[in-house]
Amino acid sequence: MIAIDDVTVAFETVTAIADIDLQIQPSEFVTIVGPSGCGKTTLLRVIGGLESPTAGTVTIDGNEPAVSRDAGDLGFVFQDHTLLPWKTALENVQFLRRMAGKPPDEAQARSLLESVGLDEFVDAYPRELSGGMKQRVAIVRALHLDADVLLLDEPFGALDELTRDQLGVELRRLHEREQKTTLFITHSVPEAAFLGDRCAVVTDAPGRIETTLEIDFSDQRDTELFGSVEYQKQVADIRRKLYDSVEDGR
Ligand SMILES: Nc1ncnc2c1ncn2[C@@H]1O[C@H](COP(=O)(O)OP(=O)(O)OP(=O)(O)O)[C@@H](O)[C@H]1O
Repeated sequence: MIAIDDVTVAFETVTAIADIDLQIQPSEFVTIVGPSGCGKTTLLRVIGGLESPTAGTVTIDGNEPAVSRDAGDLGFVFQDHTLLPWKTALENVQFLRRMAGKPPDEAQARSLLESVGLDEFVDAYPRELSGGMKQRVAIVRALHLDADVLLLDEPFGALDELTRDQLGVELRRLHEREQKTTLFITHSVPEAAFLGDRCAVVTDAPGRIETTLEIDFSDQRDTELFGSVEYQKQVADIRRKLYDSVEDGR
């Protein structure tokens, strides 16, 4: 479980997040949505052990985040894919796992790449891949690390709408199979609604959690869902909370 207790992060001139409380259960997929600059990335960085809280605590299965990170228990996916340009897709996927001191497993790396439709691009270099393909490799790389927790920061932010939708469907399918505890940051309300088991709405800066909404689409997370009334209602609910949070912050 990820336990975030009363966490504040203050930089020299700005308080990025204040008094954040959030518990994320094993295998849960939580989306975090909020206005630009409200501290979403800071929150993810604290959970990932890349930033220390000024006050409060974060633990991951009872450990400090930096301990989990160093043990290879956290998989990161950022907007910028951060693939190594001189390594192929397969080599990139395997490299991180090797760096974390885990035994290589080429068959699993290949199989994961195939499961996101990259069968023909296993030996391609990042420059030969589209933006969506590179993000698929970055997600597969985090999964192959076999981390317990996936931390994704706007991973589809630079992609066109259609690719974004496709990757959302794929990510959710991978989640059903792999059951990783997942935290996904986004500006996009429809994306937050589609992906999450729960959505945390963060207020305008300094970021506080305005509310968390349960999302129950059971196993129907495919493109059919986009047209459904229940999905539209969920999007509207989150959007309303987001507007409330911005107004409350003024
Ligand atoms: N290392 C840092 N030093 C000083 N200020 C910082 C640092 N990192 C973030 N901030 C500030 O903290 C606030 C929150 O930034 P953060 O990047 O976490 O927000 P965000 O919600 O992820 O933004 P966006 O959605 O635009 O990516 C901003 O005012 C930002 O300028």
